[in-house]
Amino acid sequence: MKTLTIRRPDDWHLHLRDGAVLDAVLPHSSADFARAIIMPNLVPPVVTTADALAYRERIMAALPEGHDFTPLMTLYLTEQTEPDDVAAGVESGLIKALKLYPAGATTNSQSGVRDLTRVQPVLERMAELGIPLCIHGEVTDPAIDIFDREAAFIDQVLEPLRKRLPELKIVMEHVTTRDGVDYVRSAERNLAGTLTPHHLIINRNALLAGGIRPHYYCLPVAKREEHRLALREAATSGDRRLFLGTDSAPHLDPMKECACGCAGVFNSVNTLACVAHVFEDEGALDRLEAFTSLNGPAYYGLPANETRVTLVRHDTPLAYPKSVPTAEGAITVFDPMFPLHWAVEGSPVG
Ligand SMILES: NC(=O)N[C@@H](CC(=O)O)C(=O)O
Ligand SMILES: [Zn+2]
Ligand SMILES: [Zn+2]
Repeated sequence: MKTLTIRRPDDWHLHLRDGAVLDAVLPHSSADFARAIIMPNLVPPVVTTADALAYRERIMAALPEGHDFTPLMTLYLTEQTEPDDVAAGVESGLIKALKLYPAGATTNSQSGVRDLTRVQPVLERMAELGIPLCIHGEVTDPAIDIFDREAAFIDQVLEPLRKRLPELKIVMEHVTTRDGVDYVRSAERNLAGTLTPHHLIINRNALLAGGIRPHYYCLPVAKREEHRLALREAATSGDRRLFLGTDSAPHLDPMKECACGCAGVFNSVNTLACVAHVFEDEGALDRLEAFTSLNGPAYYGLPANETRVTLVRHDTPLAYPKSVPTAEGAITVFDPMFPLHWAVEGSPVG
């Protein structure tokens, strides 16, 4: 049996939601991850430091006994965000990033930013504070094809923003294209990118060929195979600018299996198994730790975790749950469409 011991991973992009869904999904993240950047796109969103403090308390209250997990809180950037509130949140140690959702780009982004010039004072203050801006990098212009929205965002928004404010630290979240990873890797400083397990595994055929499969629908939408291959090469390269952000984004099944299904893939149940599989396929298991446990903290200016986990490759495929029950209904788990052999030592599936 093959094993691999690495520093305990962190998740640099996670949706935990609230209430019954939070209760059901949090244990899957806190079992395997030491820390996670918690996305603020609740309804209503987490916009002030006081909102983030209250949300952090709800997360800690939902944490299973014995799990050691630190939520790294973020604020949802709006055109009303007060620079002083951001500074207070950052200086208290609570707020680790702000999140930019272009209004209308994705799930619960209605309160997002329409005009970036309106948030310039906040961005300048963030640059002074050294706190990252996490970005959902897609333009919302209906004239731009949905498969081109990430690449268009780089040209139309990200590059001009970085020129205007080179001191601002940016994370381009859930990069899904060759253009995206090339762009991140061309930056000398103040730019990094997260990659999801699912975008390393599926291309757009998974959601559209042979029937429409809503559980593979997320934003940014999965792209052509050439992009998936570029993401895998980049993730497994060890490049310090790239790290794991699962973008695990649970929605109750009826919200996905309907005429206008929500965007989001729920993967926290099998993230490490999927990612270990990808790295093994690419002959890059020696670079897994950089991706899951080292590059992220280094970029965020945090220490890497001191504790370790051992990943075990079992000879027979493991039975990961197909869905997770919540008090409000079931949530389907990401199916990578291949058998999973890896598990964290000591986990229930191992
Ligand atoms: N990724 C998604 O498809 N959905 C996310 C929002 C996001 O990260 O864009 C969600 O909150 O459901
Ligand atoms: Zn997003
Ligand atoms: Zn997300």
